[in-house]
Amino acid sequence: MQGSTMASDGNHLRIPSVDFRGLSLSSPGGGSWDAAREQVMSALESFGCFEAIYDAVSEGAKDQLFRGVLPELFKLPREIKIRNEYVGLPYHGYFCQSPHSPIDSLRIEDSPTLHSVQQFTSLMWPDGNPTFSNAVWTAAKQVQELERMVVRMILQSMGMEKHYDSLVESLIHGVRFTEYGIPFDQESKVNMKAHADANILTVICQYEVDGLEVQTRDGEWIRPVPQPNSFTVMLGEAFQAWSNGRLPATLHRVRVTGHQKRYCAIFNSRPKDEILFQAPREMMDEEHPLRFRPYKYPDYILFRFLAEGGPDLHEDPLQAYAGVEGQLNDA
Ligand SMILES: O=C(O)CCC(=O)C(=O)O
Ligand SMILES: [Fe+2]
Repeated sequence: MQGSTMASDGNHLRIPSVDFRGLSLSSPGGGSWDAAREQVMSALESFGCFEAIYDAVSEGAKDQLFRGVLPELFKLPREIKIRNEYVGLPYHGYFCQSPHSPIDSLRIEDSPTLHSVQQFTSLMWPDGNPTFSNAVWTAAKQVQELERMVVRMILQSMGMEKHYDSLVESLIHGVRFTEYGIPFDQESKVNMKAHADANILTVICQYEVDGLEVQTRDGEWIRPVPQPNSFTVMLGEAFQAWSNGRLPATLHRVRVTGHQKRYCAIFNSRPKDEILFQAPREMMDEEHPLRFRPYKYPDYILFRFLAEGGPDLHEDPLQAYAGVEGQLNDA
C-alpha cells in the first residue's frame, strides 16, 4: 500500500495519493480497504482531493483513448458534434463557447451503459464506431467502480453506509471529454476559471498535458501531476448538499501553460434529473441545522448557468440557490 503523501517537494505541496489497486466494491472492508479509507478522508479534509492510483483502466486503454479515440472525436466537424444535445440542460451535451480559451467539449450521459455510448457514437458516426464505443464504455465502467468505492468509503467514515444503495441509485454517471487550446490571456493562462462542480464526485483523467489546478483547504493552488495510473478525485456540490455541508466542494480551475492541445476526460456522477436531492435526516442535529434546501439538479443547473446573468454572477452558486440562509430560502 502506497502511503498518503502529504509531504512537501521543496515548498511545493503534493496531493496525497491513495492506492486502490487490488481493492474492490465487492469486499468493502478489511486491512487495505480501511487504510485507504483513512487516507481518503484525511486527504479530502486537508486538500479536498486526492490522487487515486488505480490500474483497472490500463495504460494501454488510456493511450488508446487519448491518442486515438479523442483526437478522432474532436476532429469531427462542428455540425456533427452539435448533434450531441441534452435538451433543457446547458453544458450537458456539446459546448464550444468560453471567454477564456478555445474549447470543445462533449458529455456522454450514462456512459457505463454500452447502449448509451452506442447512441452517442451513432450520432457522431452514423455507420458506427465500435472502437470508440468500447473504449469509452470500458473506461467509464472502471471509473464508476472507483467512484463508488470512494463514495462507499466516505459514507462508512460518516456512519452513513446504510444510505449507500439509495445514494448510488439516485445518481447517473457520465463522462465529459474536453479539448483545450491555448488560453486567450497569456498572462494568467486560465482556460477555465475557478469553480466547483455540481456533481457528487469528479474523477479527472489527465494525459501527458497537465493543466488542472485544485485549491487546498488552506487556499493554496496545487497542480496534480498526472501519472499513467492515476486519477484526480475531488468533491462536488451535490456531496456538499447531501452531507449538509460536512464535505465542502473543491474549487478547481484549468491553466494550460504550454503550447500543446490538451485533452481531458472528466468522469462524474450527478443526481438524476427527477430526484429531489437532499441530505438524509441523520446529517442534521442541533449543532448542524439544515444547510441546503432540497433541490432538483436540472433546476440548479439552469439557475447557475442561465438565470440571473449567467455562470459568473455568484461566487458560491449552490449557497445562492439552495442555502437556507440564501436569498431563495423560501422559493
Ligand atoms: O480539464 C480539467 O482538468 C477540468 C475540467 C473541469 O473542471 C470541468 O469541466 O468542470
Ligand atoms: Fe470542474
